[in-house]
Amino acid sequence: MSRTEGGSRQGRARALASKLAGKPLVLVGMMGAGKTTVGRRLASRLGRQFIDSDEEIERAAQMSIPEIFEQRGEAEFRAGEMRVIMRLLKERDIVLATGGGAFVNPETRALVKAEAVSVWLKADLDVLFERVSRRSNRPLLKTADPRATLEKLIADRYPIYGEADVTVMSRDVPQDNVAGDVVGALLHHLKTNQDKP
Ligand SMILES: Nc1ncnc2c1ncn2[C@@H]1O[C@H](COP(=O)(O)OP(=O)(O)O)[C@@H](O)[C@H]1O
Ligand SMILES: O=C(O)C1=C[C@@H](OP(=O)(O)O)[C@@H](O)[C@H](O)C1
Ligand SMILES: [Mg+2]
Repeated sequence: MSRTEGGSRQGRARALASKLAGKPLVLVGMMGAGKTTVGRRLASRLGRQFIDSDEEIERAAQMSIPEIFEQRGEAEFRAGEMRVIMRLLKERDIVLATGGGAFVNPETRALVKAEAVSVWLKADLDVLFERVSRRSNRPLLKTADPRATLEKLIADRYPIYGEADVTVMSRDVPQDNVAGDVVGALLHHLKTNQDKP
């Protein structure tokens, strides 16, 4: 967007930070959508602290996500994930990148909806698969056919992610552009909602 269309990048970030009035900004979406990497850039634009729920869980457990899945199982990971997110949502002025399964949990979703502004970073199967194939740090994809697993997760989860306040496509463009699109989508969303009588 040009300066004349929507102000400078800094101006728009400042406007958004002010409209958010301290509310946490929460990124949801599939593995590989860019929640962690785009989230970090978004936080820096908004002058907010960036927190990744997976990193918080790893730090608390002193184990990596694959180790937690292996040694404690998915159910325990999910319970820890919910506790961590509930705690983090009490913080002000944060950008929180969640793990892909977090928003699928009804209790976590209800809390995010009540306490935060949520963004679904959405990407197509091909894009996601290419990105997640770069690293083998996602235990849910350690299956005989990871692409089919990803496809099934997409089918199950997309209707749920669609409950987020805004949806932004995470295409293979520079991550700063995706961060800029998030700022634009949120400004539009907040303007539309705050202008309602
Ligand atoms: N817009 C983008 N273009 C190209 N690669 C991207 C983009 N966004 C994220 N990636 C890459 O995709 C991979 C997964 O990103 P990550 O932020 O870990 O996703 P998530 O936290 O949603 O699982 C990383 O290698 C990251 O650099
Ligand atoms: O989709 C999921 O259920 C998961 C996504 C991962 O986070 P990212 O979405 O950041 O990859 C991580 O929490 C764990 O491997 C489970
Ligand atoms: Mg992540």
